[in-house]
Amino acid sequence: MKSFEELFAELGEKARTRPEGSGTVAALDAGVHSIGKKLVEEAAESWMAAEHEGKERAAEELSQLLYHTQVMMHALGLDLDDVYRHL
Ligand SMILES: N=c1c2ncn([C@@H]3O[C@H](COP(=O)(O)OP(=O)(O)OP(=O)(O)O)[C@@H](O)[C@H]3O)c2ncn1[C@@H]1O[C@H](COP(=O)(O)O)[C@@H](O)[C@H]1O
Repeated sequence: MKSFEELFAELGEKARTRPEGSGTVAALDAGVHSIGKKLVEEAAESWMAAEHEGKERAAEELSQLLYHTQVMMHALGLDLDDVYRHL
C-alpha cells in the first residue's frame, strides 16, 4: 500500500530512469492522447463499478483512475502543487 504522494514520486523516478518493462514508461511514450483515453476508460469503469459492482471493485477502479491521473500529470510536467493549488 502507498500514498498518492509516494506513488507520484515512484512514477517520477520511473520516468527519469526508464526501467525496462515499466508500464508507466510505455504509457508516457504513448503520449497524452493515449493517456487521456485511459483516463476516460478508468473513469467510466469507476462509475460502472460504483453503480453495479460494489465498494471494493469501485475502490480498485478508482485506484487505477488515480494512477492514470498521475501518469497524465507526469506527461504534462505538472507536479503535485500545480494540481493541489486548485483544490
Ligand atoms: N498503480 C498502478 C496501476 N494502476 C493501473 N495501472 C495500469 O492500468 C491498467 C488498468 O487495468 P485495466 O484492467 O483497466 O486495463 P487492461 O485492459 O487490463 O490493461 P490495458 O490492456 O489497458 O493495459 C493496468 O493494466 C496497468 O497497466 C497501473 N500500473 C502501475 N501501477 C503502479 O505504478 C508503479 C509503477 O508501475 P510500472 O511503471 O509498471 O513499473 C507500481 O507501483 C505499480 O503498482
